[in-house]
Amino acid sequence: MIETFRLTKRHRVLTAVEDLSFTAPDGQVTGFVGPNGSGKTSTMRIVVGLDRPTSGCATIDGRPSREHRSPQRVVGVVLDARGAPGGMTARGHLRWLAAAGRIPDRRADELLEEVGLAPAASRRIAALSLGMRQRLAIAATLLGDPGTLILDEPVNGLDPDGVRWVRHLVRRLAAEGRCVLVSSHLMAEMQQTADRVVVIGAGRLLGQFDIGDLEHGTSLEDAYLNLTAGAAEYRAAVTGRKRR
Ligand SMILES: Nc1ncnc2c1ncn2[C@@H]1O[C@H](COP(=O)(O)OP(=O)(O)OP(=O)(O)O)[C@@H](O)[C@H]1O
Repeated sequence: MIETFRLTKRHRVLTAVEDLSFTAPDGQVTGFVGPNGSGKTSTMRIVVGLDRPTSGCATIDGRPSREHRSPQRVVGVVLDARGAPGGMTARGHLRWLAAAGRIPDRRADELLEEVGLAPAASRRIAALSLGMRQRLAIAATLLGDPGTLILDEPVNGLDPDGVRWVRHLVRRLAAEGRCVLVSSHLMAEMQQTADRVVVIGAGRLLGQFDIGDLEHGTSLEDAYLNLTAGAAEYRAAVTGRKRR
């Protein structure tokens, strides 16, 4: 389970996250949504221990991420699928990560098969498409068989087949009892994927609710746009002339 309590992150004059408390339970997919620049990635970075909060705290299974002894076995994270080293092969990269976590090589090969990358295992990462890199990044998160998954916009750049694959994968991972926190800007997709949603705007919590609690006839997109109406840093005016 992921919990944040009064989490705040300031960068000099800018406050990226402010007084944010939310829960992402085990056995569920929790959608993490908010306008561009609302603090989703900043929050995820703190949860996995890549950044320190200015105040407040974030825990995974009751402890800050840095206090877990074998982090790879506790949490898997995809923050930027383009971050993998382009000169390595897909298999080499996964095996290298496995070795770092004292995980057997065969787990890397199993995961290449599971994410559909076995035919591309010997290709250099630089030569993989964005969708293939997303699959590789997801394979890397699963190496240590962690109980918590944090995926920042995992369907970004994926074709419809890839989007459906991610949806089924995260649903299965949650059904196995894992805590899955997924950010996305695609509300229709999130409505199909998530059990519950945490909505933030300008670093603050705007709402958290179960998808099943949406009023009949209200889409997640409607609820999201209502909640974030005053919190979007950028929202284009609705333009276009009526035809005479
Ligand atoms: N290292 C940093 N230094 C200064 N400001 C930062 C830093 N990291 C993030 N920010 C700022 O914090 C705010 C929140 O950014 P963040 O990337 O967390 O938002 P986000 O919700 O993930 O956005 P998006 O949906 O566009 O990916 C933004 O205004 C961003 O410019």
